[in-house]
Amino acid sequence: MAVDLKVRDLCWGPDPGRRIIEAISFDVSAGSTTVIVGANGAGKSTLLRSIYRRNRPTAGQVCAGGRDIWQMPARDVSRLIAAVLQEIAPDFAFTVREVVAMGRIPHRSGPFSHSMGDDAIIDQALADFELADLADRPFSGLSGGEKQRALLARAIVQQPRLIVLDEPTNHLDIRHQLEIIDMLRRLDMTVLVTLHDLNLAAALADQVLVMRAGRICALGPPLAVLTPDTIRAAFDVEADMDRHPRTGRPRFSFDLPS
Ligand SMILES: Nc1ncnc2c1ncn2[C@@H]1O[C@H](COP(=O)(O)OP(=O)(O)OP(=O)(O)O)[C@@H](O)[C@H]1O
Repeated sequence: MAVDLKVRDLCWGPDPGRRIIEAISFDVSAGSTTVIVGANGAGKSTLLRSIYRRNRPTAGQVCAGGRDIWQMPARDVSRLIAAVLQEIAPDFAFTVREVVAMGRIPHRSGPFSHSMGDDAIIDQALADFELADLADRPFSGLSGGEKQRALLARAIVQQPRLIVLDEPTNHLDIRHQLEIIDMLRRLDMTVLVTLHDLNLAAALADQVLVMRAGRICALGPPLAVLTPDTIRAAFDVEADMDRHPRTGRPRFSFDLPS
């Protein structure tokens, strides 16, 4: 079951004199999707690192399902939150199946407690991400997009209640990008994801959070937030929005400022 996320006055910096993100507060309701957008270096990955429990905040709180994740045992957090990260991948000396199976570790009671249920969940994820034919290949030999799909499958078999994804589409071809967006839309989880593609962001988000220089510069429903003024402020580009003639979906195009 999905959980809500509350982030309050979150700050993080590498040393006391330097803050990379500052005074970040927002809510994500259970089962909804928030897409974080912003220019390179705006602080998106840094924000996510405090949410999936990598960077301890220098101030503020992150609560998932009403519990402060920095006060919980790490194992409990790994049952609650899964992360799919940009920093691909240690060149694991494992097969694709073994990498995906690692997602089940937080659910095991001991090193030998692998169950038939685990196998069924892993097989399903391999099929969903079109990895069944690659299952016995070494992970290190996969293409960038295949690795990305394997890491997504690993997060899904973790059966988290909140999934945090940092640019999950950045190695994927167009079809696989659309499939991932479609899959994220259907998940019975709370989703927090960074994307660079504002068209994908608008298609996926219940809520868009725009970051600029380590702070939130806009937050709300996609079409309320992704205005030419906000896009100019966040990305220093001119934006136009129209509707796709067939689907009716919003469609953005961009130019450098004249
Ligand atoms: N541990 C660290 N020590 C020093 N600086 C850091 C550290 N982590 C991040 N930064 C800096 O903080 C800024 C924000 O980085 P971050 O990776 O969060 O940006 P981002 O919005 O995710 O960017 P991108 O779109 O390029 O992935 C960058 O200038 C980065 O160099």
